[in-house]
Amino acid sequence: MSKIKAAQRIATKVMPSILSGQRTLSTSAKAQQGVHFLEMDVQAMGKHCPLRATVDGLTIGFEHNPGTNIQPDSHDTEIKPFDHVPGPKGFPIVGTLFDYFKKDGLRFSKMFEAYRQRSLQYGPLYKEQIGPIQTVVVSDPTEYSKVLRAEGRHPVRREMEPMVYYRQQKGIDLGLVNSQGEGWHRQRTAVSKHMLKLKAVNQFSQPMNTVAQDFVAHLNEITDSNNEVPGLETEIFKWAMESIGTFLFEERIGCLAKNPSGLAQNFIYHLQSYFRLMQPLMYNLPIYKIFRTQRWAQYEHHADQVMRIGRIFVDKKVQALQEGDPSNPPSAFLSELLANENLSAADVTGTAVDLLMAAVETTSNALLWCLYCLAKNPEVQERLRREVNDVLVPEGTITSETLADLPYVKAVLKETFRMYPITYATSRILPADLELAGYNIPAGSHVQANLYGMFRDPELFPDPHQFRPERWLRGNMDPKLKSLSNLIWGHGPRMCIGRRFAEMELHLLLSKIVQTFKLSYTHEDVEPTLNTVMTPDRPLRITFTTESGQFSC
Ligand code: HEM
Repeated sequence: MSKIKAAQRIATKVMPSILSGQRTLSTSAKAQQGVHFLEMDVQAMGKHCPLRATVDGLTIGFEHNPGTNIQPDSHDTEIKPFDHVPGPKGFPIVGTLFDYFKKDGLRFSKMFEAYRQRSLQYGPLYKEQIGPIQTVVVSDPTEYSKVLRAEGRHPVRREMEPMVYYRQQKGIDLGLVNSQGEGWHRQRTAVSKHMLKLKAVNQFSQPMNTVAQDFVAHLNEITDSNNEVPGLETEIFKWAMESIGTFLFEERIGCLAKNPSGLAQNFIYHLQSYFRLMQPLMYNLPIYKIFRTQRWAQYEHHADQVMRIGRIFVDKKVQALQEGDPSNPPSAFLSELLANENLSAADVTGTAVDLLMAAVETTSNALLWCLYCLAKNPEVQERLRREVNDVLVPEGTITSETLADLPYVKAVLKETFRMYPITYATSRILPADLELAGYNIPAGSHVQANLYGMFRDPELFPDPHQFRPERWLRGNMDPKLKSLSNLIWGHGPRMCIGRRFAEMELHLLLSKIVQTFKLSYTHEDVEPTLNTVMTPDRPLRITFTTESGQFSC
């Protein structure tokens, strides 16, 4: 039996009976005719269906939705019902899941491209049910801005279901990324004043500069005879880990040392595998909740290791703080969280491990894409180098004040995110009914901004496939597009809490790298793929050469 047929059989025959506890249905012939044969059983499953999730009192996830192709009529001012939102037709329960398994069809690893293609076909607002996820995808910035205005005090983002299920099984706090409502607000308030204020992040500019400087020296040491860096991705992961360590623990983790800490290397290895496996688990039917699938077993193994090692880092520091160990200097961030009476010790550990996990994968992939774009665009690189050299003496410290004089550095990062938005869609679950593009979208709907689609839309960004940081310079930029570019960090009270930190470390390292190396790329083009965040689909073989062939850092 082919993989698709086997999956269809599970979905149409086995799953309903497992999920509803009812008899197995013999329905495959009807399924192929697209008859909505499971309607009765679906309704009977009601809110007990394990494929549905309830978040902050709103039910999200599976909904029986036949799909329609009706296009919105711009002359019709009446708000049309949700059923009329255009979108691909799917089967009951599985929706359009099989479209993602067809030969030459859409792929989970290319969801950003699937969203782009669907929006070209169905317009600026469409809906789709992919396995357990029903989503409304918006590709018009003005329409998505309505979602921003409606998100309320406790915005709800769809949980990362495998992550939540794992933590629930193990009795671990959900952490900042996945908690909701008051619990989320409590953790968020405690952390945000340390992370979102420029002044707070600026205090770490000196140690972050030192890490960047060390990383540049490290790169120089490990370039091979072709001036390429074998395993560049892992080396950049080390930098990201070392950098967040200076903030969370105010000490060096040792990733860039001659003999790097085995613990840190293991953390990196397990974290990479953890994110790679999460992508297919998020979109497939959560069969892992019923059978312990092989993929789930692997994911669980890596998650166990990430949590174990993450906790070792955090607990070591917490213990040193509690014991007043003079050889282990205190971390202001952790000390203050521990002193916060609204947070339990488990909250503090959960949050610190979350930050560690969120920081490494995101910033390292952002940097990889940035280096790739620069290596492919020598004129941009040269302009960037000129700007940095005019402002910064080699080994100079970059602070937020220095960065005010480096607009092109910022523009390069923005343009990288436009070309390769590592978070290709940002989302909310609606707290109340909302009109979008002339349709009524009911409370509880999962609405996503199709960032990749919008960033590659020639009407918004002329020559969208060209890397042109100039678009983002003052005077050239449409203010509406500026706010669109900010969506890479999410929005409102729940936007990325690491934004200030990430921008600072990326601007800083980018500046140091172009001051030291000329980057070039002579191999075949790299394509984006999803390992939860957008990553290059093959090892990046960038050439790093120094001006004189001599390293002078
Ligand atoms: C290139 C770097 C990064 C990008 C593009 C990025 C992007 C995002 C996005 C889009 C969200 C969802 C926001 C929303 O729903 O409105 C998010 C949430 C989050 N990010 Fe980042 N992020 C980055 C780096 C970091 C770093 C360095 C940290 C930690 C130091 C971090 C920690 C978090 C946390 C904890 C959340 C959950 C916040 C909450 O739900 O309250 N991120 N990030």
